[in-house]
Amino acid sequence: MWRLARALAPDLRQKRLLSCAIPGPCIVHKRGTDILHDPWFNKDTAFPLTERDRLGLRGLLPPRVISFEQQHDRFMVSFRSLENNTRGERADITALAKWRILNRLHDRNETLYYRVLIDNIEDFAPIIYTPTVGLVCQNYAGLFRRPRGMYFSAKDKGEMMSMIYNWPANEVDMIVLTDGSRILGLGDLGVQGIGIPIGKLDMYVAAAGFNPQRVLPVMLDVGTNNQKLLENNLYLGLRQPRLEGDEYLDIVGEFMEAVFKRWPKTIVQFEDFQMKWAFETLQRYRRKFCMFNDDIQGTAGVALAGLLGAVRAQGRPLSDFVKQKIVVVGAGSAGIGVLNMAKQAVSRMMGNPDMEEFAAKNPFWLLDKFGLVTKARKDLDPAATPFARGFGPCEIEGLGEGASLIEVVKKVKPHVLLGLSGVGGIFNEEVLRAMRESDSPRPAIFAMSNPTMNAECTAIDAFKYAGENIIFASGSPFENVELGNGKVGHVNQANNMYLFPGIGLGTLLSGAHFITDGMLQAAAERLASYITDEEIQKGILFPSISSIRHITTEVGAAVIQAAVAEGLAEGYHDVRARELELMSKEEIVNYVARNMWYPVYSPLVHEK
Ligand SMILES: NC(=O)C1=CN([C@@H]2O[C@H](COP(=O)(O)OP(=O)(O)OC[C@H]3O[C@@H](n4cnc5c(N)ncnc54)[C@H](O)[C@@H]3O)[C@@H](O)[C@H]2O)C=CC1
Ligand SMILES: CC(=O)C(=O)O
Ligand SMILES: [Mg+2]
Repeated sequence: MWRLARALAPDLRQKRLLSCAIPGPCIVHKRGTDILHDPWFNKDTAFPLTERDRLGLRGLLPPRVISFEQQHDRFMVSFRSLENNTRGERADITALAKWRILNRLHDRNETLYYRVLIDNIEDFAPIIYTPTVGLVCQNYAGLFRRPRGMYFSAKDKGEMMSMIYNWPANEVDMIVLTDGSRILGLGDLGVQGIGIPIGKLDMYVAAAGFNPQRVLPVMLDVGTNNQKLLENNLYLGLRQPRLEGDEYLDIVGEFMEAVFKRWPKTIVQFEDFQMKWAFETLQRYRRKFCMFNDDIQGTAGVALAGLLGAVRAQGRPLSDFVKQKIVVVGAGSAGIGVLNMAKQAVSRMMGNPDMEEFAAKNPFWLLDKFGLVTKARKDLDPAATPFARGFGPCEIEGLGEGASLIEVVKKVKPHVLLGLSGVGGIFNEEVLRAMRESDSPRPAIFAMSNPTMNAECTAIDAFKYAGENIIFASGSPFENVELGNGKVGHVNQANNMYLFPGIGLGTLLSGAHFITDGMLQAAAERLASYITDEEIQKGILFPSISSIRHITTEVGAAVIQAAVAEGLAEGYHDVRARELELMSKEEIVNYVARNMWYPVYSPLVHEK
């Protein structure tokens, strides 16, 4: 599969030339400085002289015309010089300075912004996405210069249907929505969480080729329980405690109705909602609207791909997945989401056993802030119940309710230790050393919490204490680890960014009105099969982020195929469902690639 995938990969430069060769004209209803101040149309010094004449720009720009490539290179030179000049500064100061320079470009010239993002995604993903986006959210009040996206607040109740028409675009393909209640592992950041939908949508544009004019970041501001923010005079959100219960759900419901009224074909990604609302809204809306929850469903697919890779890394067949002992630390939306999907995979491999049969072999141990989750737990969360220990005969003596992480690791000797707790450093030296006694010849350690300071352990500590033969993955990027003698400990980034862009793109291009488990499973399986056995042996579970556009093409194609197989595909624009049904796998991949937006300057044609 992967070989085919690679063979189809268009060379980036060639693709750039192809895209440049045939840019369609773009109608503009503005002239003169209005164009220069519109980041969508602005080309800065790249406006050709004829276009300057046509659009009333003559004299408003320095006379020399600079090419797109020169602009790109000039930006990168100034970015690199900033990197050099801030060397030795505190990491957060440097990171914010880099974010500012990118954000200024985003405000001024979107085409150039997305071009530098796509061409340098390895350098820029850690700035527009995790970890720096976390810092940006924390400092949002001070960093705010101009709005991006839309804000709906509890005070807008009853007004949302009309407010939605304030957005200037007639069509919106993708919306990322947050209520700011659990931003990465940083907790409740209220309205400041808007940075997350913006960052996720930048990934949609860069990785999946969504047209940036047709995406919409949204903040649903229902208040905050973050006392520091409530006391901050510069805080830009509602200064009230979070709405709860029906009051809260009414706001979300009104927003969803308004959005789908105006844009019936849009897709809404729920992002960074606290657990209770993440599950509740997913259950409420997944069969009513085209939506998914990235933290529950996107993360699950990425983790499953990693878990299957960890089986292959041991030289075992995938069917041995049912024999893996997996300890998950964190019983929140992400941890439970991962377990639900892993359980579905195990159940399929076991021939869909009933609950009792499954409990007899239950390969999962789940911990939360109170320790091991068992059936003896008072007020056991229904979402955690299927994974609570104590239901079957495969229990381990001495491991009872609330057992600590170190006790669990020492007694279970897990094949995989997976963290989605949001607690930095919880995989401490003792825990990591205990993983040396794992029953796996290549134990897997996934420290998936974000941002970097919330990772359950660092890459260096993982290889140092748990041994050089481990497989390591983290949610935020770490450098590969030098192990001496020329050996390298490979660091994987296990982040839902490998899936959500493809889930969104595949759904859009299939025309499906719902996102089913089958579509999500197909996305995860395509990601899992992307990596070769050779790479897996080197500890590589996920491809480099530099190939994310290609991975997304594959994932998107898998989602379309699943939608077609389930009879949900209704087609997109002039491609009808019947045509999709008749396409081969390769044709679907090409169809996806053809529909990805790529930033080039289009000739602008003025119309009154
Ligand atoms: N790598 C990725 O793609 C993703 C990473 N995440 C990260 O996962 C983390 C958790 O996200 P959610 O599940 O949505 O949060 P959540 O708040 O819903 O859940 C956190 C869970 O961790 C548990 N926990 C807290 N302290 C603990 C401790 N000392 N020991 C064991 N468990 C503890 C809590 O009891 C809770 O069950 C965040 O840091 C987030 O950034 C989330 C989604 C995707
Ligand atoms: C990656 C992501 O979605 C999170 O950390 O919440
Ligand atoms: Mg998230």
